[in-house]
Amino acid sequence: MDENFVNMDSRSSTRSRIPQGLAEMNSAKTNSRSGLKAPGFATSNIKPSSITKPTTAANATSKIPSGGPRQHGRTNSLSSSVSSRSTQPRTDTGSTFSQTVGASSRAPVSRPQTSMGTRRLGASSISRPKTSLDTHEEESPNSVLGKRKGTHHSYQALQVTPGSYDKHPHCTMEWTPSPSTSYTPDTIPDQQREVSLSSMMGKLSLQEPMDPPKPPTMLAKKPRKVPSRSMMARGPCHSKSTSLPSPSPSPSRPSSPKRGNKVIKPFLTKHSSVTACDDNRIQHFEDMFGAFYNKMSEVGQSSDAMKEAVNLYKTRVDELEKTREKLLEANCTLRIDLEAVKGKLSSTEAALRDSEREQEIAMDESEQRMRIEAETIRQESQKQIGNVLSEHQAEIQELRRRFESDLENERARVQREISQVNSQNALDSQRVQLEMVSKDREVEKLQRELRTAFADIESEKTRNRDLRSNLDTVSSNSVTLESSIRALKARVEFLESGSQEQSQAFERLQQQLEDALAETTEAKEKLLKEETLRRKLHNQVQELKGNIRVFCRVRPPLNSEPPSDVAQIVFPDDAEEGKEISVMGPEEKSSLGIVSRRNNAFSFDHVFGPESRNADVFDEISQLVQSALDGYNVCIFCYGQTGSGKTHTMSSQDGMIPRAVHQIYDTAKSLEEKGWTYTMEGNFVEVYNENLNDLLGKADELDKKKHEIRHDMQRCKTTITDVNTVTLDSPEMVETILKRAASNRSVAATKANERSSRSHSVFILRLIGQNSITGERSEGTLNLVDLAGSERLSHSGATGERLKETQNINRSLSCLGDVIGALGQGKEGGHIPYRNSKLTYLLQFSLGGNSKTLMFVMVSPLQAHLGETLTSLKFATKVHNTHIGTAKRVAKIQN
Ligand SMILES: Nc1ncnc2c1ncn2[C@@H]1O[C@H](COP(=O)(O)OP(=O)(O)OP(=O)(O)O)[C@@H](O)[C@H]1O
Repeated sequence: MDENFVNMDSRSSTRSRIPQGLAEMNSAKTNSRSGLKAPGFATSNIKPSSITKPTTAANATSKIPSGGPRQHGRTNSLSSSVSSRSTQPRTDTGSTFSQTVGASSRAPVSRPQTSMGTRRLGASSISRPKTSLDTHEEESPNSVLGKRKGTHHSYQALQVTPGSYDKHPHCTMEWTPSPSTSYTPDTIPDQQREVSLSSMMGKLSLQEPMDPPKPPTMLAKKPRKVPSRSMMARGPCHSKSTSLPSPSPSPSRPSSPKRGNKVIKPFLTKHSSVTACDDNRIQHFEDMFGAFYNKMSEVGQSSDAMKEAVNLYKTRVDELEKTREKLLEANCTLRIDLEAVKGKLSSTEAALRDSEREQEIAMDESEQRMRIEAETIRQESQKQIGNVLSEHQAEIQELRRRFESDLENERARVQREISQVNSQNALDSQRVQLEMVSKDREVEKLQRELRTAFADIESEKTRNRDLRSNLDTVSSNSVTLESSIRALKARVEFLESGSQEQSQAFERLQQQLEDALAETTEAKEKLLKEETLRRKLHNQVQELKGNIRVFCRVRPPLNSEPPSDVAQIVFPDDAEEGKEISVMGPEEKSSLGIVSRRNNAFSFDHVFGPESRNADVFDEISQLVQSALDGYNVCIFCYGQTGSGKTHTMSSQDGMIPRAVHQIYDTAKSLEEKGWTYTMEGNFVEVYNENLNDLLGKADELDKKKHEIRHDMQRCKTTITDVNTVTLDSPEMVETILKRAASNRSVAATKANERSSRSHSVFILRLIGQNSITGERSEGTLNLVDLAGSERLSHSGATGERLKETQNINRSLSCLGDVIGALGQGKEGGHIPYRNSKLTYLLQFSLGGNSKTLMFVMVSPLQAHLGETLTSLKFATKVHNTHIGTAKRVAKIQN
């Protein structure tokens, strides 16, 4: 049976599965449902050790009615029930124990087990006091049932509060194997309240003589240290007394108490040698003992009531046993029912599995059937689609045929319309062409008339010389004609009546007019031939003068240069041809010590003295500018040392470049009436350190941007990559160009004049002419070159950049001499070293061949520059002696 209870309680965790009836078998519920109440004395089995909070218990006890059982909240209903049956009077019936104690006192007190409950393993470290219904063997000694078996009996934990002692203090009783009683009267001093009454009572052995034996009460031990017996014996006035004499037994008191067979000695006797204070204390203890004895008598009476309660509980236990048996039977029935339900459940599951299997089979079959149907439907659909497609294709074919026939008809109609439009257009165009032809004819006629008129005017202007020679003849003819006219007039008058004669005269006059027109046309043709002849003769004249010509110019001394510094330079034929120059050399000392000066005479194509102006110089070179307009390549360059006047001659405001441009404009303008139209394009470049710079470009690109020279060998044309080309559409434009070039050079230079002295500047002017009358085309180039200073700098003195500049200048000038020398040798197909320097490569098509070259050798008048002057003149003489093209007079250097 116990096992069943344990099993049921152990299944409490699976309580939800237990039928309702079984769930009600929870111990606490069972107690409450059955209406049975635990006896209040069940808590009397609580051992002192199980009360963990004595203070709380004491408080609770103080509120319990005198003689009432001490119990915790779990047994509240039962305790109240028992209390009501207790023989002890109840002064407080309005509240149960649990209500009085409250939750705070419940926690530390171990929970009593019910008769139905099983001990929860490890649930709490606090042992649970056993109820009267608990049947566990190990707990039986302290339970009521255990007590019934008579193994152990104990009454413990009777606590008497000082305040309530005199009026039946509340007691909690517990059986102990060795009964002892302790009390603490509130009348004793504080330090004596600490005295354990039980220890005192142990000495008194009050239990033994009592009949029937009554459970001694014991004051609850406080957690404080219990004073020793000797301490208790000591009073406040005898703190040092070591022992107290036993009191003589009082007649009103029972005989000396015994514990077992042992007689306990009296606490104090009259024989004890005590003081008056001790007597008082003894008296007091005796009073207390009397009161305590009375109390114990009352407790014996309450013990009878408890026995009755025990009997009552036994009856209840029997009833509960019966109820338990009934519940076990119900449990068995429910188990059987459960087994039956389980059987039904398994059979239902089997049936469910079978039905599932059948369902699956049915599903498979239906799926297969559906698949077959879907396949059938798909095939039918495909057939239908095929039919529909074939129908649609047939319809499309039909539509296409219809559309093509419509298209064909439309195309034929459109073609007919096009042919009509074409024929109409052809007619219109024919008509327009006819109109154009007639218009062309009119234009031609007008042009002819215009040309005739122009030719007439031209012939009148240009035939002056021819006509002058014929003037006399024409005058005589005119006189003759006038006389003839007069005669004819007379004859007309005479023959007025004869129309035949008149018409004949008219025919003669017509004939004369036609003759005059023919003569005019002939004169015009003759004029054009004469222009061509002029060009040819001009070129021949230039060739006869030589394709390389050398002019020498001596600049005047500047204001800053004193006359004493001026060298002796004379111009022997200044008044005549002006081709010779004589320079007195520096002093030379002969081996005999004779100091002498040598006169150096040079002859060039022309020598300009210090008084000469740029205008004079240009008059001499204007023929070359005309050659450029006629389609020749012309190169004019200035050679000489720094400060000799090269820039002044070439690029100053009235220098060769502006003058050449102005002349070209003027000539081009005059040639317009002969059908010539000219386009002029200009470049201005610089050769510095064998690099090409664009002087019309940006100043900061100088010496950085790379330019290449490209030659068109077929057309003998030179181009430079990435240079600015300026169209000179007005003569003023040249000034802008020159200013821009000068500005760029000054930005690049660190000193004034430095850049122009250390680099070659080349102004390239391309002249493209087109004759609208004759259809002729000419393309000439005029190169105006300002060479770097030719002075021979000492290589040893120059370093770094200056040395590099000097080397480059010397090399390029030397190359120029080499090229001219090679050209002078005149070997056809001979090598001309144009590529040896940038300058000669750039001027390749302007040096040699049909090109015309003019070199100015500029001379400084200063004595200090005499050496360089002589060097320059000797170089110029070599150039002058070079024969390019036609035979040229040889001029020797006179020593
Ligand atoms: N024919 C001249 N009449 C008056 N002054 C002249 C003449 N020729 C040169 N000069 C003056 O002489 C000075 C030097 O002339 P210029 O600068 O033309 O020499 P350069 O040979 O071009 O020198 P660089 O090689 O440094 O360019 C200038 O002040 C210039 O005005």
